[in-house]
Amino acid sequence: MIRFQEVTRRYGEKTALKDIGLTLGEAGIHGLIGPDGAGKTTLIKLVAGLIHPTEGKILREKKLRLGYVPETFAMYEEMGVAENLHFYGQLNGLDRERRQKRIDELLCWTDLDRFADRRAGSLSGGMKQKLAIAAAVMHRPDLLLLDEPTNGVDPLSRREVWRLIQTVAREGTRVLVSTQYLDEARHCDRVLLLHRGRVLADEKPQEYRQSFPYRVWIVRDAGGVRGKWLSQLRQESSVAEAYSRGTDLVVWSREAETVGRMLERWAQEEEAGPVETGSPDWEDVFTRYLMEDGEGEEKW
Ligand SMILES: Nc1ncnc2c1ncn2[C@@H]1O[C@H](COP(=O)(O)OP(=O)(O)OP(=O)(O)O)[C@@H](O)[C@H]1O
Repeated sequence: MIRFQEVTRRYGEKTALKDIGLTLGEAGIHGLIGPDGAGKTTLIKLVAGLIHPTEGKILREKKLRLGYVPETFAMYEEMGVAENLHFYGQLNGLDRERRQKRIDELLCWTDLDRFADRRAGSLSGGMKQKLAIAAAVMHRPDLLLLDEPTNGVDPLSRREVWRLIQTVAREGTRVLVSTQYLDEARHCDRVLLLHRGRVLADEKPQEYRQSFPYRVWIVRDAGGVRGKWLSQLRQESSVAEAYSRGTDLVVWSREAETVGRMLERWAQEEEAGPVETGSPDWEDVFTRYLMEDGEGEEKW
Protein backbone atom coordinates (compact mmCIF):
# COMPACT_ATOMS: atom_id res chain seq x y z
CA MET A 1 0.00 0.00 0.00
CA ILE A 2 1.02 3.57 -0.67
CA ARG A 3 -0.47 6.46 1.24
CA PHE A 4 -0.25 10.12 0.23
CA GLN A 5 -0.61 12.52 3.17
CA GLU A 6 -1.36 16.08 2.09
CA VAL A 7 1.12 15.85 -0.74
CA THR A 8 1.90 18.97 -2.74
CA ARG A 9 4.40 18.95 -5.60
CA ARG A 10 5.63 22.11 -7.25
CA TYR A 11 7.99 22.72 -10.15
CA GLY A 12 9.35 26.19 -9.38
CA GLU A 13 6.29 28.46 -9.21
CA LYS A 14 4.00 25.89 -10.82
CA THR A 15 1.89 23.69 -8.51
CA ALA A 16 1.39 20.34 -10.28
CA LEU A 17 -0.36 18.55 -7.37
CA LYS A 18 -2.05 20.17 -4.38
CA ASP A 19 -2.85 18.64 -0.96
CA ILE A 20 -3.36 15.12 -2.21
CA GLY A 21 -4.50 12.60 0.38
CA LEU A 22 -5.18 9.13 -0.97
CA THR A 23 -4.41 5.45 -0.73
CA LEU A 24 -3.17 3.52 -3.74
CA GLY A 25 -2.32 -0.05 -4.39
CA GLU A 26 -5.53 -2.02 -3.87
CA ALA A 27 -5.71 -5.24 -5.82
CA GLY A 28 -6.77 -4.80 -9.44
CA ILE A 29 -6.46 -1.92 -11.88
CA HIS A 30 -6.54 1.66 -10.63
CA GLY A 31 -7.01 4.08 -13.53
CA LEU A 32 -5.82 7.68 -13.47
CA ILE A 33 -7.83 9.99 -15.71
CA GLY A 34 -7.47 13.70 -16.29
CA PRO A 35 -7.00 16.29 -19.03
CA ASP A 36 -3.57 17.42 -20.24
CA GLY A 37 -1.54 18.88 -17.41
CA ALA A 38 -3.85 17.53 -14.65
CA GLY A 39 -0.86 16.05 -12.83
CA LYS A 40 -1.00 12.37 -13.86
CA THR A 41 2.70 12.00 -14.70
CA THR A 42 3.69 13.86 -11.54
CA LEU A 43 1.55 11.51 -9.41
CA ILE A 44 3.02 8.40 -11.05
CA LYS A 45 6.59 9.67 -10.67
CA LEU A 46 5.94 10.38 -6.98
CA VAL A 47 4.65 6.82 -6.49
CA ALA A 48 7.72 5.51 -8.32
CA GLY A 49 9.98 7.56 -6.04
CA LEU A 50 11.54 9.33 -9.04
CA ILE A 51 10.57 12.71 -7.60
CA HIS A 52 9.63 13.75 -4.06
CA PRO A 53 6.85 15.87 -2.54
CA THR A 54 7.51 19.56 -1.99
CA GLU A 55 5.19 19.28 1.04
CA GLY A 56 3.52 16.34 2.76
CA LYS A 57 4.51 12.70 2.99
CA ILE A 58 4.28 9.47 1.03
CA LEU A 59 4.17 6.30 3.11
CA ARG A 60 5.19 3.21 1.20
CA GLU A 61 4.90 -0.47 2.12
CA LYS A 62 8.39 -1.83 2.85
CA LYS A 63 10.03 -3.95 0.12
CA LEU A 64 7.43 -2.99 -2.45
CA ARG A 65 8.67 -4.15 -5.85
CA LEU A 66 7.77 -1.68 -8.58
CA GLY A 67 7.56 -1.97 -12.35
CA TYR A 68 7.40 1.27 -14.35
CA VAL A 69 6.46 1.99 -17.96
CA PRO A 70 7.21 5.68 -18.59
CA GLU A 71 5.35 7.92 -21.01
CA THR A 72 8.15 7.84 -23.59
CA PHE A 73 9.58 4.58 -24.95
CA ALA A 74 12.55 3.71 -22.76
CA MET A 75 13.88 0.54 -24.44
CA TYR A 76 17.16 0.56 -26.35
CA GLU A 77 16.06 1.18 -29.93
CA GLU A 78 19.26 -0.24 -31.48
CA MET A 79 19.00 -3.49 -29.53
CA GLY A 80 16.77 -6.45 -30.46
CA VAL A 81 13.53 -7.30 -28.64
CA ALA A 82 14.95 -10.33 -26.76
CA GLU A 83 18.22 -8.50 -26.19
CA ASN A 84 16.38 -5.65 -24.45
CA LEU A 85 14.59 -8.16 -22.21
CA HIS A 86 17.90 -9.87 -21.35
CA PHE A 87 19.31 -6.52 -20.38
CA TYR A 88 16.33 -5.73 -18.08
CA GLY A 89 16.52 -9.23 -16.59
CA GLN A 90 20.19 -8.67 -15.78
CA LEU A 91 19.42 -5.31 -14.21
CA ASN A 92 16.86 -7.06 -12.01
CA GLY A 93 19.39 -9.67 -10.94
CA LEU A 94 17.86 -12.73 -12.66
CA ASP A 95 20.48 -15.39 -13.38
CA ARG A 96 20.90 -16.66 -16.95
CA GLU A 97 18.63 -19.68 -16.63
CA ARG A 98 15.74 -17.89 -14.90
CA ARG A 99 16.11 -14.99 -17.28
CA GLN A 100 15.84 -17.18 -20.38
CA LYS A 101 12.79 -18.97 -18.99
CA ARG A 102 11.04 -15.71 -18.11
CA ILE A 103 11.89 -14.13 -21.48
CA ASP A 104 10.47 -17.12 -23.39
CA GLU A 105 7.32 -16.82 -21.29
CA LEU A 106 7.03 -13.05 -21.86
CA LEU A 107 7.71 -13.25 -25.61
CA CYS A 108 4.99 -15.84 -25.98
CA TRP A 109 2.57 -13.93 -23.73
CA THR A 110 3.00 -10.67 -25.68
CA ASP A 111 3.00 -12.40 -29.11
CA LEU A 112 6.42 -10.86 -29.69
CA ASP A 113 8.11 -14.25 -30.15
CA ARG A 114 8.06 -13.85 -33.93
CA PHE A 115 9.89 -10.55 -33.54
CA ALA A 116 12.48 -11.62 -30.95
CA ASP A 117 15.40 -10.54 -33.15
CA ARG A 118 13.78 -7.39 -34.53
CA ARG A 119 15.35 -4.05 -33.59
CA ALA A 120 13.16 -2.44 -30.89
CA GLY A 121 13.24 0.90 -32.74
CA SER A 122 11.57 -0.64 -35.80
CA LEU A 123 8.51 -2.01 -33.94
CA SER A 124 5.03 -0.48 -34.34
CA GLY A 125 3.66 1.71 -31.52
CA GLY A 126 1.56 -1.12 -30.07
CA MET A 127 4.44 -3.62 -30.16
CA LYS A 128 6.77 -1.12 -28.48
CA GLN A 129 4.32 -0.76 -25.61
CA LYS A 130 4.00 -4.53 -25.29
CA LEU A 131 7.79 -4.81 -25.10
CA ALA A 132 7.96 -2.05 -22.50
CA ILE A 133 5.31 -3.83 -20.38
CA ALA A 134 7.14 -7.17 -20.70
CA ALA A 135 10.37 -5.52 -19.50
CA ALA A 136 8.56 -3.85 -16.58
CA VAL A 137 7.03 -7.13 -15.32
CA MET A 138 10.21 -9.20 -15.82
CA HIS A 139 10.79 -9.36 -12.05
CA ARG A 140 7.08 -9.90 -11.20
CA PRO A 141 6.55 -6.57 -9.41
CA ASP A 142 3.93 -6.03 -6.67
CA LEU A 143 2.84 -2.78 -8.30
CA LEU A 144 3.06 -1.89 -12.00
CA LEU A 145 2.93 1.80 -12.94
CA LEU A 146 2.02 2.70 -16.52
CA ASP A 147 2.03 6.29 -17.78
CA GLU A 148 -0.40 6.61 -20.73
CA PRO A 149 0.57 3.27 -22.28
CA THR A 150 -2.04 3.55 -25.04
CA ASN A 151 -1.22 7.10 -26.08
CA GLY A 152 -0.89 7.28 -29.87
CA VAL A 153 -1.47 3.52 -30.22
CA ASP A 154 -3.98 2.41 -32.89
CA PRO A 155 -7.36 1.13 -31.59
CA LEU A 156 -6.69 -2.57 -32.26
CA SER A 157 -3.34 -2.48 -30.49
CA ARG A 158 -4.95 -0.54 -27.63
CA ARG A 159 -7.12 -3.60 -27.01
CA GLU A 160 -4.01 -5.79 -27.00
CA VAL A 161 -2.26 -3.53 -24.52
CA TRP A 162 -5.28 -3.64 -22.20
CA ARG A 163 -5.44 -7.42 -22.53
CA LEU A 164 -1.86 -7.55 -21.23
CA ILE A 165 -2.59 -5.13 -18.38
CA GLN A 166 -5.61 -7.22 -17.36
CA THR A 167 -3.55 -10.41 -17.37
CA VAL A 168 -0.89 -8.76 -15.19
CA ALA A 169 -3.61 -7.70 -12.73
CA ARG A 170 -5.20 -11.17 -12.71
CA GLU A 171 -1.86 -12.69 -11.83
CA GLY A 172 -1.78 -10.58 -8.68
CA THR A 173 0.23 -7.48 -9.62
CA ARG A 174 -1.53 -4.28 -8.59
CA VAL A 175 -1.71 -1.76 -11.41
CA LEU A 176 -1.81 2.04 -11.54
CA VAL A 177 -2.35 3.25 -15.11
CA SER A 178 -2.96 6.73 -16.52
CA THR A 179 -4.86 7.44 -19.71
CA GLN A 180 -6.38 10.28 -21.69
CA TYR A 181 -8.89 7.95 -23.34
CA LEU A 182 -11.99 8.27 -21.20
CA ASP A 183 -13.64 5.08 -22.46
CA GLU A 184 -10.69 3.09 -21.06
CA ALA A 185 -12.26 3.67 -17.62
CA ARG A 186 -14.32 0.56 -18.38
CA HIS A 187 -11.19 -1.63 -18.06
CA CYS A 188 -10.44 -0.38 -14.54
CA ASP A 189 -11.65 -1.55 -11.13
CA ARG A 190 -11.37 1.98 -9.80
CA VAL A 191 -10.82 5.36 -11.45
CA LEU A 192 -9.17 8.40 -9.93
CA LEU A 193 -10.15 11.63 -11.65
CA LEU A 194 -7.49 14.36 -11.48
CA HIS A 195 -8.05 17.97 -12.49
CA ARG A 196 -5.63 20.87 -12.07
CA GLY A 197 -3.59 18.96 -9.54
CA ARG A 198 -6.51 17.90 -7.33
CA VAL A 199 -8.46 14.66 -6.94
CA LEU A 200 -12.08 15.26 -7.97
CA ALA A 201 -13.27 11.69 -7.45
CA ASP A 202 -11.95 8.17 -6.85
CA GLU A 203 -14.64 5.59 -7.50
CA LYS A 204 -15.60 2.41 -9.30
CA PRO A 205 -16.52 2.99 -12.97
CA GLN A 206 -20.12 1.88 -12.40
CA GLU A 207 -20.45 4.33 -9.48
CA TYR A 208 -19.53 7.22 -11.78
CA ARG A 209 -22.23 6.16 -14.19
CA GLN A 210 -24.87 5.56 -11.52
CA SER A 211 -24.32 8.93 -9.85
CA PHE A 212 -24.68 10.89 -13.09
CA PRO A 213 -27.49 13.27 -12.11
CA TYR A 214 -28.92 14.23 -15.53
CA ARG A 215 -31.00 12.64 -18.24
CA VAL A 216 -29.20 12.69 -21.60
CA TRP A 217 -30.82 13.57 -24.92
CA ILE A 218 -29.15 13.07 -28.27
CA VAL A 219 -30.30 14.74 -31.47
CA ARG A 220 -28.89 12.71 -34.35
CA ASP A 221 -27.62 14.39 -37.51
CA ALA A 222 -28.20 17.88 -36.17
CA GLY A 223 -25.54 19.20 -38.59
CA GLY A 224 -27.07 22.39 -40.00
CA VAL A 225 -28.96 23.55 -36.90
CA ARG A 226 -26.34 22.78 -34.27
CA GLY A 227 -24.96 26.29 -33.84
CA LYS A 228 -28.39 27.94 -33.56
CA TRP A 229 -29.76 25.29 -31.18
CA LEU A 230 -26.68 25.30 -28.96
CA SER A 231 -26.95 29.01 -28.24
CA GLN A 232 -30.70 28.68 -27.54
CA LEU A 233 -30.26 25.61 -25.35
CA ARG A 234 -27.53 27.24 -23.26
CA GLN A 235 -30.01 29.96 -22.29
CA GLU A 236 -32.63 27.46 -21.09
CA SER A 237 -32.68 27.16 -17.30
CA SER A 238 -33.71 23.48 -17.51
CA VAL A 239 -30.61 22.61 -19.58
CA ALA A 240 -27.50 21.74 -17.57
CA GLU A 241 -25.20 21.31 -20.58
CA ALA A 242 -25.41 21.15 -24.38
CA TYR A 243 -22.58 20.29 -26.75
CA SER A 244 -21.82 18.82 -30.20
CA ARG A 245 -20.41 15.33 -30.62
CA GLY A 246 -19.60 14.74 -34.28
CA THR A 247 -22.82 15.59 -36.11
CA ASP A 248 -24.95 14.86 -33.02
CA LEU A 249 -26.10 17.29 -30.39
CA VAL A 250 -25.97 16.14 -26.76
CA VAL A 251 -28.14 17.76 -24.08
CA TRP A 252 -28.20 17.12 -20.32
CA SER A 253 -31.17 18.06 -18.19
CA ARG A 254 -32.76 17.29 -14.85
CA GLU A 255 -36.16 18.10 -16.33
CA ALA A 256 -36.08 15.63 -19.14
CA GLU A 257 -39.74 15.83 -20.14
CA THR A 258 -39.73 19.57 -20.84
CA VAL A 259 -36.44 19.40 -22.73
CA GLY A 260 -37.44 16.26 -24.61
CA ARG A 261 -40.69 17.85 -25.82
CA MET A 262 -38.85 21.02 -26.87
CA LEU A 263 -36.22 19.09 -28.83
CA GLU A 264 -38.90 16.97 -30.53
CA ARG A 265 -40.76 20.12 -31.60
CA TRP A 266 -37.59 21.77 -32.93
CA ALA A 267 -36.56 18.62 -34.76
CA GLN A 268 -39.96 18.45 -36.47
CA GLU A 269 -39.84 22.10 -37.49
CA GLU A 270 -36.30 21.88 -38.85
CA GLU A 271 -36.31 18.29 -40.11
CA ALA A 272 -33.44 17.24 -37.85
CA GLY A 273 -33.33 14.18 -35.64
CA PRO A 274 -34.31 11.58 -34.61
CA VAL A 275 -34.23 12.67 -30.96
CA GLU A 276 -33.18 9.89 -28.61
CA THR A 277 -32.79 9.61 -24.88
CA GLY A 278 -29.76 7.63 -23.82
CA SER A 279 -27.37 6.82 -21.04
CA PRO A 280 -24.34 9.06 -20.48
CA ASP A 281 -21.13 7.99 -22.18
CA TRP A 282 -17.72 8.30 -20.49
CA GLU A 283 -17.21 11.81 -21.82
CA ASP A 284 -20.51 12.94 -20.21
CA VAL A 285 -19.67 11.20 -16.94
CA PHE A 286 -16.25 12.84 -16.50
CA THR A 287 -17.06 16.22 -18.07
CA ARG A 288 -19.70 16.66 -15.36
CA TYR A 289 -16.96 16.77 -12.70
CA LEU A 290 -14.88 19.28 -14.68
CA MET A 291 -17.96 21.42 -15.16
CA GLU A 292 -18.82 21.31 -11.45
CA ASP A 293 -15.19 22.22 -10.77
CA GLY A 294 -15.81 25.41 -12.73
CA GLU A 295 -14.43 24.47 -16.13
CA GLY A 296 -16.97 23.47 -18.75
CA GLU A 297 -14.92 23.91 -21.89
CA GLU A 298 -11.75 22.07 -20.90
CA LYS A 299 -10.53 19.61 -23.53
CA TRP A 300 -9.69 16.03 -22.73
N1 LIG B 1 9.59 19.66 -15.07
C1 LIG B 1 8.59 20.53 -15.04
N2 LIG B 1 8.81 21.85 -14.90
C2 LIG B 1 7.79 22.75 -14.85
N3 LIG B 1 6.49 22.41 -14.91
C3 LIG B 1 6.20 21.11 -15.05
C4 LIG B 1 7.23 20.10 -15.13
N4 LIG B 1 6.61 18.89 -15.25
C5 LIG B 1 5.28 19.15 -15.27
N5 LIG B 1 5.03 20.47 -15.15
C6 LIG B 1 3.70 21.10 -15.10
O1 LIG B 1 2.95 20.52 -14.05
C7 LIG B 1 1.59 20.28 -14.45
C8 LIG B 1 1.27 18.79 -14.33
O2 LIG B 1 2.05 18.09 -15.31
P1 LIG B 1 1.96 16.50 -15.54
O3 LIG B 1 2.94 16.17 -16.60
O4 LIG B 1 2.05 15.81 -14.23
O5 LIG B 1 0.47 16.37 -16.08
P2 LIG B 1 -0.22 15.20 -16.91
O6 LIG B 1 -1.59 15.06 -16.38
O7 LIG B 1 0.65 14.00 -16.91
O8 LIG B 1 -0.30 15.82 -18.35
P3 LIG B 1 0.20 15.23 -19.75
O9 LIG B 1 -0.85 14.28 -20.16
O10 LIG B 1 0.27 16.47 -20.58
O11 LIG B 1 1.55 14.59 -19.51
C9 LIG B 1 1.48 20.82 -15.85
O12 LIG B 1 0.95 22.12 -15.79
C10 LIG B 1 2.91 20.85 -16.36
O13 LIG B 1 3.09 21.87 -17.30
